[in-house]
Amino acid sequence: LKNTKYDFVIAGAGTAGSVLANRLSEDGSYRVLVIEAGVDNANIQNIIVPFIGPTALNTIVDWNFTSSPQVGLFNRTIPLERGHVLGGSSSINFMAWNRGSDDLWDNFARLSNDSGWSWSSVAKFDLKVSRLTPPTDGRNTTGEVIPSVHGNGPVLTSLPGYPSEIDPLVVGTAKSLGGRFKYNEDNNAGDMIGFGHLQSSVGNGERSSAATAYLVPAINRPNLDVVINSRALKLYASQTAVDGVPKIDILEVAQSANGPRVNVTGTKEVILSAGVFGTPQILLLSGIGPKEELTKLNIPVLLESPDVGKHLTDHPLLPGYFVVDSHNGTDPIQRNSTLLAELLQEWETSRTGIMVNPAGGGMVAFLKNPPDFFGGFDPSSGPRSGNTEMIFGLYTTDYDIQSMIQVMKDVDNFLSQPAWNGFVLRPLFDFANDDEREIFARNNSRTVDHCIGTARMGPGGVEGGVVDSQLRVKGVKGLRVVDASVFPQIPENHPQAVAYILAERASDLIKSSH
Ligand SMILES: Cc1cc2nc3c(=O)[nH]c(=O)nc-3n(C[C@H](O)[C@H](O)[C@H](O)COP(=O)(O)OP(=O)(O)OC[C@H]3O[C@@H](n4cnc5c(N)ncnc54)[C@H](O)[C@@H]3O)c2cc1C
Repeated sequence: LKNTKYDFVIAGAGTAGSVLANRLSEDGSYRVLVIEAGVDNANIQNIIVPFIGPTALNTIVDWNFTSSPQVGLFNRTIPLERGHVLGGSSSINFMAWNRGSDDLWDNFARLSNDSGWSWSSVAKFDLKVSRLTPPTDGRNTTGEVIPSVHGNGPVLTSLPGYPSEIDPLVVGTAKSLGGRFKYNEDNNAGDMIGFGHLQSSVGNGERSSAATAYLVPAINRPNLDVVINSRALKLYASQTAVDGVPKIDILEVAQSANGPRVNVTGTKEVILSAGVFGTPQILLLSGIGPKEELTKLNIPVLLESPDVGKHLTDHPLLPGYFVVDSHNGTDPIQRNSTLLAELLQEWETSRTGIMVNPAGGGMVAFLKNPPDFFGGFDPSSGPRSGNTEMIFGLYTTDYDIQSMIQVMKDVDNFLSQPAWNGFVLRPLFDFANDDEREIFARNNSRTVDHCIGTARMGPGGVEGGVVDSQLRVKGVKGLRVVDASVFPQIPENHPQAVAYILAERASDLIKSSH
């Protein structure tokens, strides 16, 4: 390290941390240090090539966590991936791109009691984040996306560059069914509901991440230092508290468990962007958290903040399986290394072919439960609890398990429409009733790695959330959290764009307060 004193010290060069690193260093007036636990993102093939992205999981670029046993999943544990690399989870995720509905942001505003989070206020930050680029096959995409609603930011997004044979079947079925299953020309235009073409953080056939879009372009600035393979461990206040309020300005950093500790100072602010597991861990190690849990761990309490590490929430993921009459699926690629090598060669030479697509497919749907669903139960009345043991509470409310059963029936209904005759031959599993569906869901679900909420924002004192609506940690000075852990509610969509937009607004908030 050249220096140990900076204006801003950021823990975590992930999705949000990379945005901050760029924006806070862009006009040259602040000195910025970023501490990243993971490795360099450069030249890692399965990060760059969209189709083989999933093969990066469980390697050095993934924290490779495992959850605690989940009661609603018959006490199974589930894998939890998180990026351990520059760009964080944006470097290893499945690249689906949704900025969230207007309602999502208006809800953030309502829950934080701050109209600055409403869609009309954050729309300008959305435009600063991403830019729609043409798919690599150069086709005419009229009717598949609405270019005029997209912005001019550094993250490149695109429709799949290698359309699949089922895309027209999905579109045709959605158009003929309508209603809950309607076709949505662009789910990044404010209303997410319906079936549409998937947009991904892919440009020119390569993954576009927070590292490639925000961090690498800024890395040569003389006022920005980025340190990799180094963990942020603990926060301190260098001076005694003024009026009982500690001012956090020191971050303790180490490169190995027993190696030397280095203290770095953020004279203006220390910002935690270590993600939904890293951020609460640093807070707890620093004595900021629920009193009884800190006491149990023999950690002296610096600040009692009951919500730290709580409210861990994620989306459940349940694969559905069907027998189809087609030879164009992706299974042969997974089984045949010669074919994979040929396709990778095509990608190397021309950035075309199926390797330009994320492995997840080309279409996406967001459905509302039907009006008569489950007696119209109010989802907000169910508990959404989590805690420091990585418990999500998946399927611990009737509402949640009934929703998954409804989705399973919706999929069956969709695929039994005439467009699929002769293509879908039968479901792989036949369920006689909802009890069998429920058992299947509990046995086979995991989460989608969309976790949020462990340092959530909210109004009022520390009982109303860990951070205020400006993302400042309540009860101390000099400390903010900027990452997905502050989301007050789980977005209804894939959340990476929400994290980017949040970080763009946070950069403005931080600059305007110094
Ligand atoms: C496998 C996977 C698939 C996903 N698919 C999608 C998708 O298709 N679409 C979508 O929108 N979202 C997806 N997501 C979710 C999305 O990527 C995340 O919600 C988002 O990137 C979170 O951003 P963040 O800034 O909160 O955290 P991260 O991007 O995870 O950044 C946290 C950073 O902090 C670092 N860190 C942690 N602890 C420390 C420490 N103590 N010291 C220093 N550094 C530390 C980490 O190494 C990491 O770089 C997926 C996530 C995963 C893991």
